Amino acid sequence: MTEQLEAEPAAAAKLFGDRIELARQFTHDLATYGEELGLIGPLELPRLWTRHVVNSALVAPLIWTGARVSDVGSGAGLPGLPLAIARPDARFILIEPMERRVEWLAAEAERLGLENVTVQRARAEDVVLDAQVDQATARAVSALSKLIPWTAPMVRDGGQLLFMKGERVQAEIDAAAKAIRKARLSDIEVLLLGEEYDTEVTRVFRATVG
Ligand SMILES: C[S@@+](CC[C@H](N)C(=O)[O-])C[C@H]1O[C@@H](n2cnc3c(N)ncnc32)[C@H](O)[C@@H]1O
Repeated sequence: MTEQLEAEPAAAAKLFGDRIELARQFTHDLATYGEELGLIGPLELPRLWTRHVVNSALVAPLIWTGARVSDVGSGAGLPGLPLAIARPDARFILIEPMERRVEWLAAEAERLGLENVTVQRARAEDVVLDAQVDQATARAVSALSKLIPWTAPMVRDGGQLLFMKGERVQAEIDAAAKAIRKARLSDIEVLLLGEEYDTEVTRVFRATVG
């Protein structure tokens, strides 16, 4: 199965630095078990590094020093686990409702020895956290019209929502106008991270809402 796995792109070592071995282990584990556990589709192996692991790690420089971060709808652990690997100074709460995925996330965090990760089984709109977080991330989970009301209450004043979005981001912003008006976004920055892929490098563009 792993023979179809994409070769590690040069960007990976840059993003993960001296944590690259953990990123390699995560990618290997995802390639080995991900399809069987329904975490990734059969077409993802040839682009696992670029579209998933490196793409997730692009958010790492945006995580504040020592931040508490909730990753909503982590699924296979994206972006939460690559972020926890790249940023051992920060703490990550992975929020995911599906039992099988929760089990994978907890087992994989343990296999990787990530002491900065906790996993909570919950839907974002129902989750109860010990305290509000500094930043919340989400990738491929839901439209902004839902994500904003789900996550804004989790984040402290002065905190930030970091959502990874595709090309239709402007249409989503327009459709979320009501949710944006209702959320207390004067106190929270919403940063939208879009993706542009070429053969090897994934770039991020930024837009703010609110
Ligand atoms: C398409 S997957 C994306 C997973 C991962 N973030 C990624 O980028 O590969 C969407 C994930 O969101 C989770 N999800 C769906 N509704 C949710 C909710 N209300 N709160 C939290 N997570 C939710 C699903 O169980 C699933 O794991």
